[in-house]
Amino acid sequence: MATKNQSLGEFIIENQNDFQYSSGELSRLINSIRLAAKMVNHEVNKAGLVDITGSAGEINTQGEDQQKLDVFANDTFIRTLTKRQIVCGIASEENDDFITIEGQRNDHGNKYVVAMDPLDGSSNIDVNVSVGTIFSIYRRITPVGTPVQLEDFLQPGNMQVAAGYIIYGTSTMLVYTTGNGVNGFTLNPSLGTYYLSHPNMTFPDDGNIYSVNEGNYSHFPQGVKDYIKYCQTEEGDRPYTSRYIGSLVSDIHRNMIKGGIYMYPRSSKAKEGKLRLLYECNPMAFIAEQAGGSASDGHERILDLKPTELHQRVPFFCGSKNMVAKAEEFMTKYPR
Ligand SMILES: O=P(O)(O)OC[C@H]1O[C@](O)(COP(=O)(O)O)[C@@H](O)[C@@H]1O
Ligand SMILES: [Mg+2]
Ligand SMILES: [Mg+2]
Repeated sequence: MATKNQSLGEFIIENQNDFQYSSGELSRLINSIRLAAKMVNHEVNKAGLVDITGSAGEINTQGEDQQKLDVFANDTFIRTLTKRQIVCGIASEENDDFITIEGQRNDHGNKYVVAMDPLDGSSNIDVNVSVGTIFSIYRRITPVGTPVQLEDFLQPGNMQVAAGYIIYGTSTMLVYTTGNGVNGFTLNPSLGTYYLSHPNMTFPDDGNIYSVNEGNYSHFPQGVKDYIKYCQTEEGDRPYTSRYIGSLVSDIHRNMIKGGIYMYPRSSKAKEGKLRLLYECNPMAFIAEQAGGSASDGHERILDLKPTELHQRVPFFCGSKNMVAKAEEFMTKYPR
């Protein structure tokens, strides 16, 4: 039973049966994420000071200008995950190819692969708006003791054993699921400890917030245009309120607490949308569903999609289940 204000460490021990594999493995995984998040939080809080602001001068595989904090967060999470001797491979937004955990005996027993977005909402780093980190964890499917393979990462989202995000906002929170509900822990910066502040987080079935970059409106499919018009129409509990931070983690976190829908549809500019299936959509979809919400690409359940590439993009509709169903209703009126 989740008790408010218990520490993350106590919670993991008390709820060890929630994890389908050994609790020791889960705590080592979560502990490495917890540690890296504290180090990134420390740097995020300095954003605005010269040494941590701006471009790192590199372009990542997605053609994005890597920010210094993207690189710092990427290096920090890779280092802590590697040290714990539990992960055999890492896929990151900031690395072209997946990373095979080297240097340990080839027959190491590491059984997990992690896909991650080390710094989500990069465009908001220098303007003091909340950003995040997103992680998705799978059990490898290739034999333990052999080098990790691409297929270990291209598992459908419904095979995730754990997923979550860290939000670096007015406070720093770690929110995660192992398939038994969603719990949120707030970092007490002076003690350096996370405490259970949001037990059993749930998405209200309905809400009155819609989150989409309306600047792309003219490029959206007709179904999306119709749904946005529906949200803006004066009728019943509408019009809804438009809220868009431009950090996926922050927009979904707010909508999970207040009720709402986040959309990053495909458009004539971005044929498959912008968000990446492995380390943005799958983990946020797992969280959303575990909190009673839902997530689709406008037609199909995100968690049932079979990934084909590490950095593939998919259209994303996520949030209060009745709002996602309504958006899908408009989408399915038109051919895909
Ligand atoms: O500026 P746009 O096109 O609305 O995109 C905003 C979206 O892109 C992202 O910043 C993509 O994530 P990264 O910052 O990790 O690349 C999301 O967090 C956000 O929801
Ligand atoms: Mg992102
Ligand atoms: Mg990112």
